[in-house]
Amino acid sequence: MSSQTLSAGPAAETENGQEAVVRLTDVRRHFGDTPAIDGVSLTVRKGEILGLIGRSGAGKSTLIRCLNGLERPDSGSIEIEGREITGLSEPELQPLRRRIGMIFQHFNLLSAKTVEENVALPLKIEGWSREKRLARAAELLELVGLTGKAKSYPAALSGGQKQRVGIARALAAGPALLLSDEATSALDPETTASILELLKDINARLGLTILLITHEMEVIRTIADRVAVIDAGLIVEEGPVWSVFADPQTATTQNLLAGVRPGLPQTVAARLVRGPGGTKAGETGAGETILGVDLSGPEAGTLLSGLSVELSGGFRLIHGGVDDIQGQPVARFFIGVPSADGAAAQAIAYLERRGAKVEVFGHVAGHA
Ligand SMILES: Nc1ncnc2c1ncn2[C@@H]1O[C@H](COP(=O)(O)OP(=O)(O)OP(=O)(O)O)[C@@H](O)[C@H]1O
Repeated sequence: MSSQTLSAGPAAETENGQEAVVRLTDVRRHFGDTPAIDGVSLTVRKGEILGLIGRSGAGKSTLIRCLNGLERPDSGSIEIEGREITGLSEPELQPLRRRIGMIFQHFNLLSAKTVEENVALPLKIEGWSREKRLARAAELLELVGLTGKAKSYPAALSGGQKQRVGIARALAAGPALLLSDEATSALDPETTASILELLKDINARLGLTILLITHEMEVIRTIADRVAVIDAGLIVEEGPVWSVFADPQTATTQNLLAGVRPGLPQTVAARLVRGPGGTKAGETGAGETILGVDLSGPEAGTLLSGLSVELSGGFRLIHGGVDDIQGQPVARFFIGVPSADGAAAQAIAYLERRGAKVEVFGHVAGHA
């Protein structure tokens, strides 16, 4: 399939040299006292995968509904490919809505129609001939790896296959944006990985812009270029995925990351005593000071080996290591350093010299 057939259509607006497919500026939508969206500004740049993550009730669905014109914001501006949509009438909204292809958690396929008819449906609405529609559907089914399933009905497909049909259908009319609304939330981990791989592949091959709504950081980590974190109707943090993973700035982001970032093991945390330890008479040599260490960038890969050279008395790696996020080494680990003889202070000084962020959790008696 040529990228031409799935091109983004009219040129997106350019501002500061950056092309925006979607731009929200200070968008608000309150329901009575509930500020579902409370002043959101967000840009989806052409060709990127932007992940929008938030807990249940954070405002994701309201934001999607504002984007596709199903909900009108109380105030603020929403531009799609440079066109303001907030004041448009329903008939005026229709063609703009078709610039956004959507995939859903429960696929939303028509069970009485075959796979190819489902995929071709948006083209029927556009007035394409049956012959052209089916040719296009065949092309899209090949793109999503479902050649041979054209005549099947959705009931005969697995969840992953259904979502592939959903993706093909969403791409049929050559949208400017693919909006993925929890599209992998109903799938098992293996199928999730294959669907995310497909989306990443389509993004890379066709330059398709994707806005990915999820509550799972693992999904963001796997395919997004940038991430925006929404909480109580506000974007509380935004940035490249590796940088947000390496140094989350808000408690909301830290909580969302808890499952996918190394943390201090409970067994160690339960035995912690405040302070570095080994400072009182009789305590010397009796325990370990527990440090948490964060560093991202090229230096991260050699931090542990450097520390073992620096500390003649050695140290113990309790948990964590170096991860690769978007090609960036991101180190996060927890170590136990002998509390005696100033070793902890020496370790902290060395790690900070290398640019790492060091947190002293406390000390434990004996080995953690
Ligand atoms: N039509 C409505 N009337 C009243 N309150 C609403 C309405 N729609 C949403 N809300 C409220 O606005 C807030 C944001 O809801 P929203 O559905 O946008 O969150 P969400 O992030 O999509 O959550 P979830 O992941 O559970 O779908 C919630 O407090 C919700 O109860």
